[in-house]
Amino acid sequence: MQEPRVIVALDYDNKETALSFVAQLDPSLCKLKVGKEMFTLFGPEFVKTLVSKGFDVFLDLKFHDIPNTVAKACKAAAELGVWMVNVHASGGVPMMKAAKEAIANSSHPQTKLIAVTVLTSMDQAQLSDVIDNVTPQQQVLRLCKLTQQAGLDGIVCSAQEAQLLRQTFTNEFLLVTPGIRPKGADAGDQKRVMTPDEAIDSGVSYLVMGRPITKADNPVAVLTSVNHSIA
Ligand SMILES: O=C(O)c1cc(=O)[nH]c(=O)n1[C@@H]1O[C@H](COP(=O)(O)O)[C@@H](O)[C@H]1O
Repeated sequence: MQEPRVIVALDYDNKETALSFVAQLDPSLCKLKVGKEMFTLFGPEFVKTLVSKGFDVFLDLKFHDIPNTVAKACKAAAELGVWMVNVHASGGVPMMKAAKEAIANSSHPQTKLIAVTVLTSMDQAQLSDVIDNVTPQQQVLRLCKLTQQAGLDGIVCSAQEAQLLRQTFTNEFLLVTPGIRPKGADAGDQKRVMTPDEAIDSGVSYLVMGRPITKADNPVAVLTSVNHSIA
């Protein structure tokens, strides 16, 4: 059976609601992402609960700090037994290398480590406020090269950059893309968006999807239909 390509972002503020959604799933349907909101509210125990149910869990805390601090945080995250963790690529190569080494020396060295490039909520105008004379594509490419140089497993980017990146980076290098919206779905604060099937056709490894699934009247039906659309 093919590994699930959808990572559902469990951005709930209520543990029971999240767990009753998870109770309708099984690990062959999707992976799960725990982000800053749920981790801050419910902590490592919530993450361990999902891991104990057999799900691949992406702990999305986007660490961005000095190398020593990020390394220790990544080791602690890996030791929760999660499938994947992330840092910000703009933290630089020494930071990313320190994070990778800390995971390799942890009790769960198989945890994948990826780096966030340019947030999918940023468009050209927002990026220009932060850095001069660079397009989102150019900045993603630049941070992607640094990430590979540091030896990480892949990056977080938007699916809009995937086709360009796949000209240089082989399928083993993971492209994990939030900002996924089925046709007609509300983009919300996401700017660089794409539909699930277009994203997969562009060479994306995993789709991160939150609100289009979690805010739906029937989240499992939406997830199932996305799975069909990319099968
Ligand atoms: O690292 C992430 O997961 C992430 C990076 C990024 O550039 N953009 C982005 O939206 N995310 C996360 O992906 C999820 C997207 O959720 P929805 O916009 O609700 O589908 C959220 O949990 C974000 O925190």
